[in-house]
Amino acid sequence: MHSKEQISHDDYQKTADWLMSQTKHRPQVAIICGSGLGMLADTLKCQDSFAYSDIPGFPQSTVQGHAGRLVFGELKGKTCVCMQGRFHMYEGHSLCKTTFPVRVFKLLGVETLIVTNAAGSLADGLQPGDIMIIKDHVNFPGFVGLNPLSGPNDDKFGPRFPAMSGCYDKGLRSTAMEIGKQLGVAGLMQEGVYAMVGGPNFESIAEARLLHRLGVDAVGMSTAAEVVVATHCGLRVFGLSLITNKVVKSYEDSDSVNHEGVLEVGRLRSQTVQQLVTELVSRMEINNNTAI
Ligand SMILES: O=P(O)(O)O[C@H]1O[C@H](CO)[C@@H](O)[C@H]1O
Ligand code: HPA
Repeated sequence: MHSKEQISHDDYQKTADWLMSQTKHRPQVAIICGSGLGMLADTLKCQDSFAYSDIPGFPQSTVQGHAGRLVFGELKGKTCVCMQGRFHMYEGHSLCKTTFPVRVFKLLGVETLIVTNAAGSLADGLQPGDIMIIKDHVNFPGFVGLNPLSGPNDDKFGPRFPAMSGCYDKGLRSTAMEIGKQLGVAGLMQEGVYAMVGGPNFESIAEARLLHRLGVDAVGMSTAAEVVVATHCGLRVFGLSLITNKVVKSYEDSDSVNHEGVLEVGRLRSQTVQQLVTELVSRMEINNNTAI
């Protein structure tokens, strides 16, 4: 299923055209809300919102904590589009379906993608409630050929062999750390490496130890595929992980992770994440690129 499904340029364009016929907003920034972080969309003013089920070509969200709504609106003078709910491989979507909205955003004229997620920490210095600014990722599904860019390349979006070095914008990363200081939450923030795994099960102890040894700081079941597609089509990317749990790495540890706990940490930190993202958007420079 993963390698065979193809989505044509026309399919992305039809969805983008439909959205442009339904809203006057022309977004410059897109935000993908992670598990329990859907409230990021609530900060948008003058909202137009669409249930995924009403948008032609859009996949459907099936995960608790992912409302399944696309929200357009204004945030600090920038026009934004916010995904309240993302798509994951483990829901049964092909990777090109999970990343479908990213190319639609490109066609809408978006220049910058902000990805957020809930993640478990491997790094000893990252505690639940901390915010990890993503400096790089390990795309584990890609190692075995599960890549949203598999199949014929669509040259209108980007090159056959895109570079992934520097895919998390350095300037936005340092601005976010600055903002953290000004908000008084610098102690909660650090940069780190995110790894995407397929899920839906959480990691075994041996898997957790392996990830830790490989230099992974936090692990989740999303994001890297979206960032690969965004980087391929030239979007500037900023990513953050809200650390919702520590991944169990010891056979002596009786802790166990569950999705409700993940959502709960999202609720507890919602205001801080909201303030950080709002201030980052406010400081962003926009080039007004035209849509391809
Ligand atoms: O990556 P997001 O969508 O934030 O969600 C994370 O939280 C869920 C597990 O609790 C998984 O879907 C994992 O990927
Ligand atoms: N592992 C994988 N995905 C996750 C985790 C985790 O510990 N926490 C939130 N998403």
